[in-house]
Formats: sequence, C-alpha cells, structure tokens
Amino acid sequence: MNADASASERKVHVPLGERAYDILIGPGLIARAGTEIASRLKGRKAAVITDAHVAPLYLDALVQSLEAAGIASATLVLPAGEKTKSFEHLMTVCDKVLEARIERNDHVIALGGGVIGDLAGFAAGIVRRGVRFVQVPTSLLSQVDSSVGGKTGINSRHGKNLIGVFHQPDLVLADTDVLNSLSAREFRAGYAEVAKYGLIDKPDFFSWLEANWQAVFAGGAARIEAIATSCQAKSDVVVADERETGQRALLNLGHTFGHALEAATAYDSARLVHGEGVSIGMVLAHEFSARMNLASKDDALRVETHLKAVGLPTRMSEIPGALPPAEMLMDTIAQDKKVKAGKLTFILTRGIGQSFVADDVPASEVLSFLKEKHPR
Ligand SMILES: NC(=O)c1ccc[n+]([C@@H]2O[C@H](COP(=O)([O-])OP(=O)(O)OC[C@H]3O[C@@H](n4cnc5c(N)ncnc54)[C@H](O)[C@@H]3O)[C@@H](O)[C@H]2O)c1
Ligand SMILES: O=C(O)C(=O)C[C@@H](O)[C@H](O)[C@H](O)COP(=O)(O)O
Ligand SMILES: [Zn+2]
Repeated sequence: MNADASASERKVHVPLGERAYDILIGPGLIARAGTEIASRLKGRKAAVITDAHVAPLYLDALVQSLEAAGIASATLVLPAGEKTKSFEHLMTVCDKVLEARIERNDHVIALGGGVIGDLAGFAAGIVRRGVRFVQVPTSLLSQVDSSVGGKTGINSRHGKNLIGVFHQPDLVLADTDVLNSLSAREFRAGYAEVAKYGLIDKPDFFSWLEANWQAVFAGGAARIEAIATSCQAKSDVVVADERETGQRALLNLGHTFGHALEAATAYDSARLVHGEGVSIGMVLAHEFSARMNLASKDDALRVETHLKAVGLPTRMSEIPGALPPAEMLMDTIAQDKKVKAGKLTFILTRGIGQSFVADDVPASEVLSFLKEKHPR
C-alpha cells in the first residue's frame, strides 16, 4: 500500500449479478452526480433525503446537478442524529417518496451519513416493494461502510437495526471533498470502521494504518486509498455472503458490544455515536478473545493503542453518564440478529487480522467479562 498513490478518482465494482453496482470515490462527485446517474440509470425523477447538518452544505449543489441532467427532484430534510432512524421518520420518508410519485425506476437518493442512508434505503426497499436507490454518502463512516452492501433499517428500543431489509443501492457516489466539513469527532468515528477491515482479515492494512493514519486524517491520496481499500474489502465480503448467512457476520466485529452500548445510551449521539461504540466494542472483542485464550493480550493492547492514538474512546468508562448494569447489556445482546436458537454468536479473533465467527459463545462468560469491564 502506498500513501503517495494518485489522488484521482477510484472505482470499486460490486459484482452482485443483476444487483451489481459501482462505487465512485473521489473529489467533485456531487457536482457530477446528475450526469453519473443519468448516464447509468433510467429514472428521471428523484426524492433526495438528507439531514439538517448536510442540507445547507450540499443539497443545492446536488439538486442543481440533477436538474442539469434532466432529473427533477423533491427534497426532504430530517433532523440529524441516530434518533432519526425511527418508525416516525420512516413514515415521513415513505410519504415524501409517494407524494413525489417516485416510480420503481426513479430514485430515492440518500445524501448524508449512515443514518440517512439506512433510513432512506429502508424506505426505498419497501415503497412500491422496491424503488431504485442511490447513495451519496457524506460522512467517512458512510463512505467506507454503510453506503455499501445493502443493509438498511431503523432502530428499536429492543436494539439496533432490528427492523429493516436488504436493498442494494444502484450506485454509490462518495465525494471525498465533503469530508472536509465533517467534525473531527465524526471523522474519528468513521475511522473505527476503516480500522475494522484491517482487524478482520487484513493485518497489512492495519499496519499501514498504524503508520499512515495522520495522512489519512489530513486528506489527499492516503485518505482516498483508505476509503477505496475499505470499500473493496466490504464488497468482497458482501459478494461472498450477501444476506449474512455466514461470513458476512465478520463485518460485525466489535458490533455486538457496540450495539448494546448504543442501545444503553438510548441512541443519544451526544453520548455515543456508532463508530465510537464500534471502537470500544473492538477492544472488548480482542480482550474477550484473550480471556478465552484465543489471542494474546499484546494484540488487544496493540488495537487499543492505535484506536487511542487517533483519539477514539476504547473503554466503557469514557462514555458520559451512567450505563445500565452488565445484566441489562446482556439482555440487549440476547436480541442481537446473530443469535441462533438462543445461542450467542460473536466475532472473536486469534490475533490482528485473524477474526472469525464464533457460534455458541457461553453467555455466562460474556456476562462475567462485562461485569469486570463495567465502570459501575
Ligand atoms: N448499513 C450498513 O451497512 C451500516 C454500516 C455501518 C454503520 N451503519 C449505520 O450508520 C449510522 C452511523 O453513520 P454516520 O456515522 O455517518 O452517522 P450520521 O449519519 O449521524 O452522520 C454523522 C454526523 O455527521 C453529519 N454529517 C454527515 N456528513 C457531513 C459532512 N460532510 N459535513 C458535515 N457534517 C456531516 C451528520 O449530519 C451527523 O450529524 C449508524 O446508524 C449505523 O448503525 C450502517
Ligand atoms: O454490512 C454489514 O454486514 C455490517 O455488519 C456493517 C456494520 O458496520 C454496520 O454497522 C451494520 O449496520 C451492522 O449490521 P447489523 O446487522 O449488526 O445491524
Ligand atoms: Zn458498523
């Protein structure tokens, strides 16, 4: 991997047969969105869904680009933050899409981070039993992860993403210029998912990140390289197991713990955002693996050292406010989508880049581990 690689546009193809699509990554893609969409897809109407932080920055540019390419658009601006992934807002999006008379070949366009992508994608998957869907991801997290792979959905008080459908996008346009307006906290949160790909099965990528993370944070070629590598890694996993019957669960590294923490903080973005939960969760997954004598404590320490170096939280004690007791976290974990016949599935590891799907993890072990780690 070369941090000085060309800063020009990159393309990752997701070869999913009749659901295949391209991910374009690079500068200036919002200005070109209209021509990219019009040249690849038939629809000439769109409903653009976005949030209140992103709208004042990029909505006009996207609408103008669509208009110039002959695509008429209706727009909907929702509140920013994780709480927007709710039934209430799903209804609003569905109503907007129907009111705009979006037909099956027209487009729902998600302009925003993973919250907007997951919500708008869910609406696109269920209105008229499926309309076309374009992702214009604007956060680092959405450019490296949530815009790819077709998982869409909303949260429930019972847990994260418990209600949703698989609905692949038809095109992903990741304009890397827009990352310059992202807050430092949200950039770091997205970086947790970048590091995740190294920890799953790319130890060389993890080492590259340890050496080059400052360049990734600074922007330019290293950032585009990290985004393209992440999208390719995600595409490879999704193509091998689109609907998570097996190995796609690897993409959940750190998420079983992380999702429980997000639910425990009532999806309050001021306390914890998804990528931060994943960061804490990945450290816990490595420590739990060490406790189960599967991996060395040194590897868990190496993971924590890197995530700390970039400024991510790595401990439950760093979450502001009180957390519910370990038993309540376990209740949420028992609702995880990976549970089979009541048995817990975790993504564990034998070392850096050696993650694996472990079925039948004893709940009693997880509980005593969580009690040990709980800040109380
Ligand atoms: N579907 C999947 O495969 C998948 C994968 C990973 C995460 N997710 C989901 O994604 C969500 C997290 O996504 P996220 O981290 O993008 O959160 P987000 O959508 O809440 O975006 C983070 C914040 O940054 C703001 N923002 C976004 N782009 C901006 C920009 N360019 N400039 C300024 N502000 C900007 C948003 O308004 C928001 O306040 C979670 O709900 C998570 O469950 C889904
Ligand atoms: O795409 C996947 O598969 C993932 O697991 C990616 C995760 O980063 C993402 O947070 C996803 O939404 C989690 O899925 P879930 O099925 O555990 O809700
Ligand atoms: Zn995630």
